[in-house]
Amino acid sequence: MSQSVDKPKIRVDIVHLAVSIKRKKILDDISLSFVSPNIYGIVGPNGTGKSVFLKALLGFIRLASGSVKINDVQIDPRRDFPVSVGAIIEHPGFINDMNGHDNLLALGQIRSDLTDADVHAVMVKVGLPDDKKPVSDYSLGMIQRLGIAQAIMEDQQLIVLDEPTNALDREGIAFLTKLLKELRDQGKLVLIASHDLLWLQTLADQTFELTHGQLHKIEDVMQA
Ligand SMILES: Nc1ncnc2c1ncn2[C@@H]1O[C@H](COP(=O)(O)OP(=O)(O)OP(=O)(O)O)[C@@H](O)[C@H]1O
Repeated sequence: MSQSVDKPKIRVDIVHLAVSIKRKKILDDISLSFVSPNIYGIVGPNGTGKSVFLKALLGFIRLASGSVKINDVQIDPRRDFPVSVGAIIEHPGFINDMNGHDNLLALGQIRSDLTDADVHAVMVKVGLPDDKKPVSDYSLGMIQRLGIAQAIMEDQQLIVLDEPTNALDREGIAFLTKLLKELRDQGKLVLIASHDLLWLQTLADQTFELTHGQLHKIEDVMQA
């Protein structure tokens, strides 16, 4: 576990979480806590429920039973999150006719007073040209980078990423790995679902495998 900050500032407490979709049990009695500053990885084959788990944590899916608290506040989709959250769940959605900069600015001004200079800085940070090109002309990897920019541009404290390496090339994955470690070292809590255990083991402080509706700790053989 990372030791850079003594006291956790962000925590997610999951107690007896269960989710069923169309009568099929997807998550079954999961209890665990995630605390900052750490990166947690969730790995598992296609269709095991990684995305459902992340959505349940953020209140996007109705729980069959159990609870999720972020910093001791029960998640409620009708209320603001108790901490700022940056998330990529499924495909990042942007307005196709607008360029990347204007998309981020529009989203950033919903919750905060993000400036052009802030947006420029985050575009540079994620390796995107800050130009007039509309998002409709972006490659999939560029859209993924723009999604990552959106998830970090407001200094979000809890970062939740579903398959963030999708469509990224080798250089993009290396950049993302470095970025996520930096965010962790700044004291943030990062949760990542990925099918790529080898990649998760290069950056996660703790990795879990989701099988049969439950999360099992994978002991990090690289640190053993
Ligand atoms: N809206 C939905 N309607 C019906 N079934 C759903 C829905 N969302 C998820 N499921 C089902 O829940 C299960 C878990 O899906 P989920 O997307 O969480 O898997 P995953 O582990 O993220 O998979 P992948 O690696 O392919 O993204 C799957 O069987 C899926 O078909």
